[in-house]
Amino acid sequence: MGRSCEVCQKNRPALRRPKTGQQVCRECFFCAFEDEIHRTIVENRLFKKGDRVAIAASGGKDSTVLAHIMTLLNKRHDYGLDLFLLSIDEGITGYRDDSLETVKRNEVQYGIPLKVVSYKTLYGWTMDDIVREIGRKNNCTFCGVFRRQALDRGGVVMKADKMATGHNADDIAETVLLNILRGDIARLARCTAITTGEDSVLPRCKPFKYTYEKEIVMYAYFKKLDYFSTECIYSPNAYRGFAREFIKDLESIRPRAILDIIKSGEDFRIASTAKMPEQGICKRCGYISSQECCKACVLLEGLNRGLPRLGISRTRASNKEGPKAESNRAKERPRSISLDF
Ligand SMILES: Nc1ncnc2c1ncn2[C@@H]1O[C@H](COP(=O)(O)OP(=O)(O)OP(=O)(O)O)[C@@H](O)[C@H]1O
Repeated sequence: MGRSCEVCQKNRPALRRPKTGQQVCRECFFCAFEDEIHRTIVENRLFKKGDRVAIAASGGKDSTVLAHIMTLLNKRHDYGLDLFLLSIDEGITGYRDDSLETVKRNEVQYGIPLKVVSYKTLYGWTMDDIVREIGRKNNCTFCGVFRRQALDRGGVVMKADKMATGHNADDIAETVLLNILRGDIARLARCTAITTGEDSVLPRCKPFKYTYEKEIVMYAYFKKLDYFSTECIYSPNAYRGFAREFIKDLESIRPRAILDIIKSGEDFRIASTAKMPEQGICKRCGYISSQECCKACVLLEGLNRGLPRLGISRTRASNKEGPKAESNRAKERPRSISLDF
């Protein structure tokens, strides 16, 4: 470590910024971190004055730092936003119940109201019930699909105009890679967008699109923020884990790798011949879907009929059509694990 901060040239440096390699003091790190997020918000016009904004809050480091920063910037720059915390209780004993306690403390610490929506109320099932029914394999599919819809439903009930999530640059780079590895062109095309669902009931945005996970952790640590840091007890998502490790290895050799992967994802040109799903409305629940029935309704029907694999396993082609037809259909069908944000 050098003798003085590379920004103010006065204080002793407290850390080396993972994103830039600069040796900086605490205060200069806080300023740079907060200003970068402010610039992302302004340059991408993430919010309008008067917007009611749901901060999707899990109690983890990313969304806790998001709640802190949104509250701070809203006051400092007079954004004029009406902020509230929105938490989904998936019903995972020993995990979500503890992290929700953190969010309840955040409600007091940041002085913004909290709304909790549970899977039990919306779907009649907790994740503990689902895992008892289907085992640990594939449970992340249920959880991801239900959470996505639960956040929308909670946001709509609370009359939100926008939702902000804590997805960071590492998450997005990871998703770009996973979508390439899975050949999922439709999701590759939209996973780098900073705002999604602009024509849906509740657009979502990612103020941390360019923020490194390591810096979020450092910020939370130096600011002594109150967050919950245990991994979900049901989530051994091995494939994503490998992508994560791969990106961390790349980052340790070349920190810009994370931003470059995002840039590559943004600059891909999708062939005009690529088949893209058309967004419509689920005929059962009325929420956004590219199929007649949305994935949440299909999964729920499977659970309620005692056929939990209904939305997960792929249906077989009839013998008459042969394996080629099945192979073509498999290419067109959306994948069961959601990589959407
Ligand atoms: N149960 C939940 N309730 C509300 N929002 C959630 C919930 N789970 C995830 N989110 C939102 O989705 C984002 C990404 O969640 P994910 O579990 O992939 O990541 P994470 O990196 O562990 O985030 P965090 O550190 O905020 O928990 C979170 O930052 C948060 O905004």
